[in-house]
Amino acid sequence: MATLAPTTRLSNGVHIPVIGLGTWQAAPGEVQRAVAHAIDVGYRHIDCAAYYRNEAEVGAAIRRKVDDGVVRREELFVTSKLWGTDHRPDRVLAACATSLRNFGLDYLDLYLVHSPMALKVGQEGSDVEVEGATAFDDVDFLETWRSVELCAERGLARSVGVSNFNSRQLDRVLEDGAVPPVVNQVECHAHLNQKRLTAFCADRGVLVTAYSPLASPARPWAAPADPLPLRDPRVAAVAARHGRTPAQVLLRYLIQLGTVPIPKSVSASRIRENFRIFDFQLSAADVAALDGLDCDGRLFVFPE
Ligand SMILES: NC(=O)C1=CN([C@@H]2O[C@H](COP(=O)(O)OP(=O)(O)OC[C@H]3O[C@@H](n4cnc5c(N)ncnc54)[C@H](OP(=O)(O)O)[C@@H]3O)[C@@H](O)[C@H]2O)C=CC1
Ligand SMILES: O=C1CO[C@H](CO)[C@@H](O)[C@@H]1O
Repeated sequence: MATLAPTTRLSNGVHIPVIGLGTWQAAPGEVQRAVAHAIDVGYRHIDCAAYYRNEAEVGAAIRRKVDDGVVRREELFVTSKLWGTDHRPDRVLAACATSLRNFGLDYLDLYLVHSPMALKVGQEGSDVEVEGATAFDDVDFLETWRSVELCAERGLARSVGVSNFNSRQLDRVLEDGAVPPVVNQVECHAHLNQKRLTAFCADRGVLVTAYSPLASPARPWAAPADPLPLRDPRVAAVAARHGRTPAQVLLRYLIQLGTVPIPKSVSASRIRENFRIFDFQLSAADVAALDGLDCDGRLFVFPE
């Protein structure tokens, strides 16, 4: 039996494992094996999105593990996200149902609004670009949120939340919505540790899940701030003190800050490495040293 990760309680009483497997850029042909391996290692939380175009393969891995008796569906925590082209009230329920069909699952554990901004719909439902930039659409996320609430009310998703929302946007949903978001998934790593937003969210019962927790070394654009945390000598020093790898230290740091990291990997050894972070603890001095890396180093910029 694999050792499992601890869980933390969301404001609606549902428990979420404090580490998840990311699946963005996990290509068809490799993501199924990665998810299956992660479940064997002990991951019970998988972060997905319609936008990643691999829900069917992720679902195939999950269903296989359930059919083989390795895990029960109710022990898993599967997240997906509403993409911007479906970010309008009349498309949400259908988009959520499509994700469920892709996975071959009856319900999601968490359905997130991927971003506060809606996108214009092009041919075949894709995003459109205007002069090389993504074309945003003028839909108020509060309107979309009402339909996201229906996903929860109708049992398509056990919990609902948001992603890439700033504090003002989050407060609007909390003040206006009937069902409060339980999670805000945002970029969060040693270069952008999001302490202020995490405290703001915690005050309101919203858990931060930390995307790009290793600062997304394979993202399709250049790093604005180098060295990457994974190659930073200050991280290496903490790692050496604990006999750990830089990735383990960076993930452990985010957990000790009260966030839930969702590192992506399709490598069997790195999937295992990233999960082995529950048998050591960073000291206050280690955390202070890692706090020193914060440089407002945002990688995903949303000027809109
Ligand atoms: N809500 C949102 O808007 C967003 C959500 N996300 C979510 O967050 C997840 C994680 O973020 P992501 O941007 O993928 O970046 P991560 O910070 O998780 O980095 C992933 C990259 O690091 C490599 N890697 C993984 N583990 C290690 C390790 N131990 N040592 C060295 N390299 C390692 C991976 O390569 P390899 O696979 O070869 O191991 C991959 O290239 C996404 O997959 C997605 O699920 C991400 C961006 C935006
Ligand atoms: O989840 C995501 C993965 O990366 C994309 C950038 O190409 C983001 O837009 C998106 O939010």
